Amino acid sequence: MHDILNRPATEPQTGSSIDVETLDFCYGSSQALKGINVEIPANGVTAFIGPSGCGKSTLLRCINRMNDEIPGTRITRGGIRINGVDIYDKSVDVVKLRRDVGMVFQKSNPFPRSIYENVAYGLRLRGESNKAVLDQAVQEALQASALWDEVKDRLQESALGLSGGQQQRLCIARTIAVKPLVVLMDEPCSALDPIATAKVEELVWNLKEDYTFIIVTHSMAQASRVSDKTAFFYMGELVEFDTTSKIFSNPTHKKTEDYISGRFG
Ligand SMILES: Nc1ncnc2c1ncn2[C@@H]1O[C@H](COP(=O)(O)OP(=O)(O)OP(=O)(O)O)[C@@H](O)[C@H]1O
Repeated sequence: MHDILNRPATEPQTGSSIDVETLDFCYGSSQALKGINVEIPANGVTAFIGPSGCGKSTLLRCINRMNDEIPGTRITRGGIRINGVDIYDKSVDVVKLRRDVGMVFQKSNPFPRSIYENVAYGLRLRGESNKAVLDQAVQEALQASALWDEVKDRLQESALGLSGGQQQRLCIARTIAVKPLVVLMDEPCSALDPIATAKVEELVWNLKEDYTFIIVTHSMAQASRVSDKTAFFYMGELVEFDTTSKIFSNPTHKKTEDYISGRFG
């Protein structure tokens, strides 16, 4: 079992707190994040909101080091700790980190394989080949993702035959099958209709006892429905971070108020 993030020995696993400390991040010479300081608590949902280009996705991708894949990017100051572990320390195995910090993308991206194999994928990659173990893990992940009843009789059919909303829930099942501690979601519902969106939001809500979720969203309604905490970003800076109820009812900063009331962005 992977333990780079001080994974608790108990079952069920619980999520992890994330400390972003005075983080500056650049794409080449262009600075996209400026002095970000935020402590994201374990086991709950935090929403990242803000106008296009303010740095939400960049920060999200820093949390599982996805930005490492983009040439010319670098952190010029500060860092990120998950459960107290500096995730940019050179001893950290990035592949293992991304297992503990899973990601769900804007556009669902199931592999062109069966529903079963999509969910079993990460476990197989980890070397699991026992059919009973895989069967159980696949069932549990699909149940947790509220998809089991819809697919239990067609597990061997192609995942590409599912609807868009089902595919997105399948991607969530694939992510949680390997029992990550943190789940990063980058506008996971932007391609979904309201019913599929409600299902994804409900499953996030139901899973938040076990995982730490961060969701980037352009929907103020979604942020207020699904998150416990909200971070508002503007031009690469974190303007305000607070409980979602406070941000949406009585924000401290005028910029936050202007944004949530639709005056810009
Ligand atoms: N791969 C990249 N190379 C260079 N600059 C980038 C890259 N990705 C993002 N940027 C720049 O970094 C800044 C922050 O972008 P980011 O995608 O993090 O914003 P965002 O708040 O997630 O925006 P959106 O809501 O439109 O997705 C922007 O100025 C953007 O142009």
